Amino acid sequence: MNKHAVILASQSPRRKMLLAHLIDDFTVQAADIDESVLDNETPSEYVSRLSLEKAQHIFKNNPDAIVVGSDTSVVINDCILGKPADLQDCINILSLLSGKQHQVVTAFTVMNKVKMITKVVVTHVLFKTLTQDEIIKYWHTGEPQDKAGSYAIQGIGGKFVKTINGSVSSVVGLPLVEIEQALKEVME
Ligand SMILES: Cc1cn([C@H]2C[C@H](O)[C@@H](COP(=O)(O)OP(=O)(O)OP(=O)(O)O)O2)c(=O)[nH]c1=O
Repeated sequence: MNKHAVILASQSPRRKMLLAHLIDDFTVQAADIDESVLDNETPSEYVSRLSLEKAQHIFKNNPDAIVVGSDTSVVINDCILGKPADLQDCINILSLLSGKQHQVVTAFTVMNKVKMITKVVVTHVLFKTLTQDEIIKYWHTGEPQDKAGSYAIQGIGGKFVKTINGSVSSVVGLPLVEIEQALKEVME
């Protein structure tokens, strides 16, 4: 599919694994950018901006490449939940998600020197009710540490999920249907 060099602007092993479902040949470069939320920024605006900044950060040194940047946040009551800093943060985050529906909001940017496409994909996830003991035990598996919202649907965290409405690949880090379409458009 790709006759142009494709670079994934990410340090995430999940995004690398997902993009490999679409493209045989690509390289990875982590885009180290400031991920602070701006005043009055909505969750969709936030993840869109970060996906664009990650892509642009890598594109500026690779102007002949197609660059893919992405960002994922877990959102409840319009509150953006990032990765947990420590056990207490994980308890706070998973207690908020317990027994409720939240959104996983992923944005991606696919760009080359002629086109730039940014899209947001929202997936609704309903959690069962969690006990504090369950949350602490989960923390000690090591899984929540580098995950937005302190869980991984593709791992042990899958046992907390009652229903999901949307894109599973988007929750894990890259919405594959939409990315495939965007790559086609950029490669046209
Ligand atoms: C909710 C959820 C998140 N995640 C992951 C996806 C992302 O890798 C991570 C969200 O953090 P991000 O900050 O979006 O991405 P990242 O730091 O891992 O990588 P980079 O910024 O370099 O692209 O959480 C899961 O793997 N499973 C899940 O169920």
